Amino acid sequence: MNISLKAIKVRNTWIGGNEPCICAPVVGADAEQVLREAAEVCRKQPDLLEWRADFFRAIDDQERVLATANGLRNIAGEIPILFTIRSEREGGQPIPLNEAEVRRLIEAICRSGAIDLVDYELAYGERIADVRRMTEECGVWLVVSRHYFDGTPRKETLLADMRQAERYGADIAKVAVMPKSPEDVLVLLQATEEARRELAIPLITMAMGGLGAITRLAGWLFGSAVTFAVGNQSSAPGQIPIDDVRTVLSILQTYSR
Ligand SMILES: O=C1C[C@@](O)(C(=O)O)C[C@@H](O)[C@@H]1O
Repeated sequence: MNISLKAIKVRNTWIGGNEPCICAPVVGADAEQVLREAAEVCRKQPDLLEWRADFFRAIDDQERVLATANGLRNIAGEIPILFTIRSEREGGQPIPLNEAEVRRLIEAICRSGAIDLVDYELAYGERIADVRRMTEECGVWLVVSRHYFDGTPRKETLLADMRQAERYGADIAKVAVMPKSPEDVLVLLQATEEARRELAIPLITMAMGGLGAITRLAGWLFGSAVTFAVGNQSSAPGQIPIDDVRTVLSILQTYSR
């Protein structure tokens, strides 16, 4: 199957096409840190920028979040911005917002026009439908994600998660696992490969930690459209600096065609 059939174009960036994308997270605790980090990260020219807003101390101050998102937009230029509030239950920072408040903030940020994609967790279940409708209205792409920070479920569970994300209308399905053995890494890669053949949307998958490094470097050969790499600060265990990821990707791209 030609994987470019399911590619999506976000600003000028194709996700899920023939080239893997690199996404660099920004995890600053206040506006100054976020913008400083973003400026440094953008110098390394990632394909995507992720703002992990759960690290932002003033996340309960909508005005400040929106102002910071606008600042990010100016710095990022045409680099697409992914807005993520990772829940504590899936490895994010503790935040003073409940689920409904998270949803309201996501809606405000989508309506602001400052961001291009938003991450929403599969575990929110039926509420995803509302977020899907709202993001569609705003022209924001929806990433539906599931993170297993304590281990790796069976391949069938990972496949079911990605299918479910697609059923909820996700533009991209994302799963992350924490491998405890090389076999777990193979489970993640195998699930990715099978989902790539079965699903009609781009996928983002990774195994975290040192054992999972191979998935951050070679996951795209199995169907993962995006790899998260460190521009300035890491947002999850096992992320590799952008320059190193780029070197390996270019070697693999040269020899694996
Ligand atoms: O979902 C992901 C993937 C990630 O957890 C990783 O392991 O690279 C990093 C997060 O910032 C991002 O939201």
